[in-house]
Amino acid sequence: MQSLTIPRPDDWHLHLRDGAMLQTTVPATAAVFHRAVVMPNLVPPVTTVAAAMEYRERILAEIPAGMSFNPLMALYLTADTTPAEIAEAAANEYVIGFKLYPSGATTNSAAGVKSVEALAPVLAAMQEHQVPLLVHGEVTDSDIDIFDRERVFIERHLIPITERFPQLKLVLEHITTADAVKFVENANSNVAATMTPQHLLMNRNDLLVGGIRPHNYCLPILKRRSHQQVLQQAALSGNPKFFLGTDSAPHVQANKETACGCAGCYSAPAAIELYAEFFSQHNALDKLANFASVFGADFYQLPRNTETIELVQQPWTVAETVDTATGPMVPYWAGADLQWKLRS
Ligand SMILES: NC(=O)N[C@@H](CC(=O)O)C(=O)O
Ligand SMILES: [Zn+2]
Ligand SMILES: [Zn+2]
Repeated sequence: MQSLTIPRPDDWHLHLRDGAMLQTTVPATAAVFHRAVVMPNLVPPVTTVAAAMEYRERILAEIPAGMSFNPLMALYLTADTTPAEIAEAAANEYVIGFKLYPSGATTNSAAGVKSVEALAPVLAAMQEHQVPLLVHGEVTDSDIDIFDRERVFIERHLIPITERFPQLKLVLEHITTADAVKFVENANSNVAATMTPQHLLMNRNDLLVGGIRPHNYCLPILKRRSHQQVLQQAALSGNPKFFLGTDSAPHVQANKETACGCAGCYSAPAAIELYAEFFSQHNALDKLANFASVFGADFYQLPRNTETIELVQQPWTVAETVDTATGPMVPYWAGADLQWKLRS
């Protein structure tokens, strides 16, 4: 049997949710990843260091015995975030940065930012304290087509931010377009991007052809194939600015399969195997280790993991559903095959 050993990976962007859902999401991610950047889009959002530390304790309580897992918390940036909160976050090793959600852009973003320009004093504090800015990069103007929202956000907001704050560490999360790849490639070394399995493995045909597939619906929405191909080339290039962030985003089946379904793919149960599938499809499994386990740690100036995981070439099928305390969930890639499996 073919096998591949890589350093233990980290997930630099995901959603664990809260309450009983943590009983499902925390073990699934901790089984593979050593660290994970936990998104703060709860209701109410996690806006302070104190709230993040309480949330972190609730996560730690669900780690199965014998597993080591280090959740790194992202705080939710709002119009009320103060430079003092930034300084407190900078001093806390379990806070990774602040997350910018344009108001209304995605799940639980109502409390997000309405004016990016008004953030200037806070961004200046983040640059000064070397606190990273994590970005959901989409405008929300009703006159901007959903497929153009990432590109327009880059033009209107990200290019000016990087020009004004060149020392600010900035991660454009879950990139979906050739425009995002170009922006990150052209920016200085303080700018990086995370990439999800679905945006590497799929394009909008997988969402819309032959019937609408709600479990492939996430934000930013899957784009046309030419964008997918540019993302793939960026991941395959070995450029350290592009690294793993699953954006695993659980929603129960009833909230996905409905007239107005939620955005988000729950990829955690097959996360590393989905990326292995992508790299293996391109005969580039040798590129998985850096993408999954090295580039993110280096960008965040955190130690590289010394433990390893082993993947074996052993076809398996992702479960049709995952039971949770709040109802069944359909994982991303449900019922479909993968060629590589984590040896447990
Ligand atoms: N990606 C998604 O489609 N959904 C995420 C939010 C986000 O990351 O934008 C969620 O929290 O459900
Ligand atoms: Zn997002
Ligand atoms: Zn997300």
